[in-house]
Amino acid sequence: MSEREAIAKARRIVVKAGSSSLTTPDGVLDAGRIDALVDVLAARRADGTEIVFVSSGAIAAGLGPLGLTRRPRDLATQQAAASVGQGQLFARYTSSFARHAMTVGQVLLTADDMMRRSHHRNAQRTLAQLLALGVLPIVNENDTVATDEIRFGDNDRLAALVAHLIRADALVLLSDVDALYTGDPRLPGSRRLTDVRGPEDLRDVRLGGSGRVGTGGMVTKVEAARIAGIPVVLTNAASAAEALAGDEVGTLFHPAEGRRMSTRDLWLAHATTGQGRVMLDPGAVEAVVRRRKSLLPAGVTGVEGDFAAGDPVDLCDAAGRVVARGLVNYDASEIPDLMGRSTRWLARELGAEYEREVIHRDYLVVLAGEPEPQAAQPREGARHREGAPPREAAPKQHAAPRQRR
Ligand SMILES: Nc1ncnc2c1ncn2[C@@H]1O[C@H](COP(=O)(O)OP(=O)(O)O)[C@@H](O)[C@H]1O
Ligand SMILES: N[C@@H](CCC(=O)OP(=O)(O)O)C(=O)O
Repeated sequence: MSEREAIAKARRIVVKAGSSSLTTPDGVLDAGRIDALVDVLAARRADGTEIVFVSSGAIAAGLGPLGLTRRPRDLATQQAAASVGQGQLFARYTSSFARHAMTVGQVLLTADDMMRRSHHRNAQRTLAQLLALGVLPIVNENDTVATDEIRFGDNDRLAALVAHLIRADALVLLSDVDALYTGDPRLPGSRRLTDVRGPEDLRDVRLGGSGRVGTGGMVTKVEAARIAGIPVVLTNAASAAEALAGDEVGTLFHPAEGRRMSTRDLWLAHATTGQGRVMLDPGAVEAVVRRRKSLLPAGVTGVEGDFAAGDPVDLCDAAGRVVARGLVNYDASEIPDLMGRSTRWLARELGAEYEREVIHRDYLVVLAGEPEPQAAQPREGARHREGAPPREAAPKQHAAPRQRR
């Protein structure tokens, strides 16, 4: 069965639509295009396929009502716009799907929900239950509470992680452009790519930024396809029916062979940015990278940046190369006093609270030697699958990173 056929036959699909496909240039919802897309999703649902719909557009839909002419740059105004727009967006979907006697459920997720095990399971359970009840879940990032440091921003990577969460068979990304091109599609000479089978197909491709209201552009779509590990079609919203039917529209990203990473590792590796750097001695690099151990204060030789406990930070070897990323248990300002100290010494001199690791291994992903895009190999010594117990006993305390302050 070809991968196009696999999409046509998929029993569980994630469909993601970008802001530009759902809103008008005036910053209001485009009712006509929303209804047309809803008709396509309803038709596919009618044949028994379970669909989770990831919809952007909250910020874009909030612009008009707030009298804004362009997407705001500052987070607070983006959040205000999302707060206004999300209500309108969901109200519109509720009435549009009601035309097909379908019930929809709103699921707003933060990046944290993808990463913290208890949140992750909750989200998984909720989505499964909505599907079991015949409800069509409509997912967006919970923009009103997401902070700059820990935020998806675009919904492409969120859609890929949702596909993992529900074990979808296929992912369809709908944008304002009908495919991935070798360069900016508005420029002459740009050619459509019908298939992407591996990184070699992307070597000469110029992945540009987003359009007027979108976020991430092609970079996050290609990244999402890499993360998803299932067939992914990228096309425009007008071609949604053809994409779901397995027709030769848009660009098909073929999944790579090999074991998939856990959702949490994928999130850390692909959806976060290190908020600072922690330098490791060779022993700590060996422990973290090869033996998949937690990072202890004894192996830290330096710190850069102004991060807080709970932030993602990059771990670097003596040459400054980033070898891993993890959620740190200490503020940057606390680390110089702990560096090079044994946990026993720290507990004795500073108190039991300082016995905790700098980064617990459950919140740490190795980046050095990561497989090339689309050519995923099983990771050497991969720790454990999502949901399976870790090989070693969890430490006594602070298995989860301390919360941001
Ligand atoms: N190589 C490329 N192929 C296709 N589109 C590209 C490319 N580089 C940049 N783009 C731009 O990416 C935009 C889509 O990304 P984005 O605005 O984030 O969309 P969405 O809101 O659907 O997520 C298109 O409008 C297109 O102009
Ligand atoms: N969660 C945001 C998504 C932001 C965004 O622009 O995403 P996208 O259009 O998918 O690139 C919103 O609803 O506005």
